[in-house]
Amino acid sequence: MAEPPPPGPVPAQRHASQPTALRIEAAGFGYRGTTVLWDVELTVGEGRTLALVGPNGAGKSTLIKSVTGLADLVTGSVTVLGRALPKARGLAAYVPQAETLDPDFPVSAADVVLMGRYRRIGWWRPTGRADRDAALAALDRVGLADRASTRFGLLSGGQRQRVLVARAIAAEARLLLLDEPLNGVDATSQERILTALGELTATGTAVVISTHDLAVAARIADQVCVLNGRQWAAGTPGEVLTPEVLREAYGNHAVDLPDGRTMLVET
Ligand SMILES: Nc1ncnc2c1ncn2[C@@H]1O[C@H](COP(=O)(O)OP(=O)(O)OP(=O)(O)O)[C@@H](O)[C@H]1O
Repeated sequence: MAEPPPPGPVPAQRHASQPTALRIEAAGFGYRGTTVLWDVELTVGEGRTLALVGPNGAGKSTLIKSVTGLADLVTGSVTVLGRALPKARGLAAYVPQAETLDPDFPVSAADVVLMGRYRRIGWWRPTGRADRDAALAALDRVGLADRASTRFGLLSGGQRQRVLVARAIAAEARLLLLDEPLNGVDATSQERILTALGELTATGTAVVISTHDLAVAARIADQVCVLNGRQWAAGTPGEVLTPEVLREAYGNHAVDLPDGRTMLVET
């Protein structure tokens, strides 16, 4: 196992005032016993939104995947809705980064959303009226109720991403994990997804979203966590999205503009 990088410049913030949906303590995450992300310390209350930001390879996906069991918790602890990993796997709904669902597979948008119900009802049981209603309501949330019977593969990329968000909504989990759900989606789809997330948090669902878009993080998150191999900073957008923190965490990817702002450059 590699040595951990030195401690970060900004201490983690704890948000313990709300009931806790996700608690990560002294955690290191990785694959097959090798840690790629160190020193994570976060608490997400119910109805709160945490944005994970950081350059390519920072560990954003790894953190999210570890909550679902697709990556490993190597050290420390992760608790979802009061239950610790690995038992907590499956308590959160997950929207993966690059969808592996074959667009040529002959399923409708509603069929894809119904998959979100399987964990509730058991995949071997037939879906019932309540499940179909929940799937349609979730599609409505993302503005695609009228496309329920459209073949998934015939939808645009942004619409497909909205269907996948609807699938996670239909799971009715109290914690939603979204791995860069806005990557490459059109402006309409982006707004629909962000509006749907706002509606969910208003009803107490906690949201963890990774994004490269700092403006989105500033807009929707109560708490932003900057990652780059370890947790560099966590706090309110105002505390964390500062030129100083971004320059520290992003290194050469951060460029200071003459007007005082910091621009991020992906290489
Ligand atoms: N399946 C895997 N096995 C081993 N290492 C992996 C695996 N997936 C990712 N990694 C490594 O873990 C580190 C963190 O990657 P991760 O995908 O979590 O970053 P990220 O912040 O989500 O990046 P991006 O913004 O490019 O998606 C990288 O060094 C990456 O190479």
